[in-house]
Amino acid sequence: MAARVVWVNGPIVVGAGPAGLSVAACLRERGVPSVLLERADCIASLWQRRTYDRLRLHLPKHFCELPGMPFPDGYPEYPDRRQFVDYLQAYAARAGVEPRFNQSVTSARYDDAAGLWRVRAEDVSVDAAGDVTEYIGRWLVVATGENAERVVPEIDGADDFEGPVSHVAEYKSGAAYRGKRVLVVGCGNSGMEVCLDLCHHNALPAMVVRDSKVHVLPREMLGVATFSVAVFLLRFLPLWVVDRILVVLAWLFLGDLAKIGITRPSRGPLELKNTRGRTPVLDIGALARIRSGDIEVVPGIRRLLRGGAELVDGRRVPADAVILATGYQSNVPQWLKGSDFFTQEGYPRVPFPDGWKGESGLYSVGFTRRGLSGVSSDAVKVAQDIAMAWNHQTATTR
Ligand SMILES: Cc1cc2nc3c(=O)[nH]c(=O)nc-3n(C[C@H](O)[C@H](O)[C@H](O)COP(=O)(O)OP(=O)(O)OC[C@H]3O[C@@H](n4cnc5c(N)ncnc54)[C@H](O)[C@@H]3O)c2cc1C
Ligand SMILES: NC(=O)C1=CN([C@@H]2O[C@H](COP(=O)(O)OP(=O)(O)OC[C@H]3O[C@@H](n4cnc5c(N)ncnc54)[C@H](OP(=O)(O)O)[C@@H]3O)[C@@H](O)[C@H]2O)C=CC1
Ligand SMILES: O=C(O)C(=O)Cc1c[nH]c2ccccc12
Repeated sequence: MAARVVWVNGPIVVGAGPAGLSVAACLRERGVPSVLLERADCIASLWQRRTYDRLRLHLPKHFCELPGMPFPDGYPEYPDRRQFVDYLQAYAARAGVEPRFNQSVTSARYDDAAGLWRVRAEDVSVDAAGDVTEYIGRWLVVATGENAERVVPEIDGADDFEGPVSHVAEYKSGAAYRGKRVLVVGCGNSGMEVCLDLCHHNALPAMVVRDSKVHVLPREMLGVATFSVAVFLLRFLPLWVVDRILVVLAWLFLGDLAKIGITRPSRGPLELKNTRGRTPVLDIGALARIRSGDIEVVPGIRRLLRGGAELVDGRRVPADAVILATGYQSNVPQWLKGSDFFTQEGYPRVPFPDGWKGESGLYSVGFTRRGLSGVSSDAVKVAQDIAMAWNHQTATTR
């Protein structure tokens, strides 16, 4: 079927999460129109569709604000998922940003001859499924995020296992697991928080920690956010020193975690976050539940069996359900063609803080491995840069 063609007077932005919304808002503030394409049928689909009921931001709110709009008065220090979504909806409405929903971008390439980006999107709504639109414009902003697709490892014996196997992106609450033995694979923030939520609902979680290592930091120390302490120290000290301090503080506040099966990597927590995107766990209570025995820590899975799993140490554990808290990945390499600006892993090749601008009108927002504050700083830079070019172009073509 021939694609419908739409000329875009301004940038084409792919993804209407916090990154896409903030760049569109910053552009609009500078008088630049844009078209925002979103595969889901709502804004911030990660936050609305792929997160659990009990989720809260885990950094203090002022690190999570989008450009130009503070959180409403009265929001708690760590807003919950609903409050964050309400904020994003108010943000989009205030800026007059109206994404085109159900538009899943399947390819984008730069047409050298025309000097333009050609972005193809498939309509994934039930009524129009399959309709293809080609958006053509001078600038392309990639805002599909670091968490676009679930990582789903293949586990031997998965077909033999009789219970449900799901990814944490489908998890809403532990209510569905009351009294059940649940194997949670992965010990990042998702794995830890899901185990804690399962405890709250009287389920029986076991957390699979394979041989990898993870940093666990307290979310707060004596009422002060650990993240705020780190940001403050970074004003005076090099990162590796701050990392050392964090590890010592974590040891003082959380004790020796090796005893409960969790070992620290040799590289520091901020270094690993910035270079590898491995977010340290900010503990909100899972450790205490591990210590009390409510959450069991088990080593890697060798294979799944009918009613449970065989672990790498040969032990067998019974399980009624498996939840994969095995993380997420970028999907940019699947659809951005003919550009080597992004690596095979779907991150800008140029490291922070310079990864926001590519060649030929290509931009990225939200791939800094620095959470929502990285999103905001990218969005402002990208909007400023495009606005300059856009104003220049409109002035010369007038
Ligand atoms: C559970 C969880 C909790 C988090 N908590 C925090 C926190 O407390 N603080 C913090 O700073 N960061 C946090 N983060 C980091 C997170 O990356 C940011 O909060 C934020 O969502 C990033 O915004 P984004 O717009 O870059 O990506 P996303 O929010 O993922 O938005 C990207 C959008 O692009 C769309 N999309 C993807 N591919 C396509 C395509 N091919 N075509 C069209 N649309 C597409 C998606 O549907 C999605 O709506 C958290 C992440 C997770 C997973
Ligand atoms: N409250 C909040 O704000 C929350 C924030 N988040 C954020 O969301 C993002 C994603 O977090 P999360 O979903 O935890 O993902 P992560 O990528 O942080 O963690 C994935 C975990 O799964 C493990 N894993 C991956 N593959 C396998 C496998 N085949 N077998 C066993 N273990 C495996 C990883 O181990 P290995 O290291 O060996 O690969 C790691 O422990 C992070 O930025 C996080 O901070 C998440 C939840 C709550
Ligand atoms: O929750 C996330 O995924 C984030 O990216 C937030 C974040 C940005 N920088 C950090 C450093 C330590 C812990 C969390 C974060």
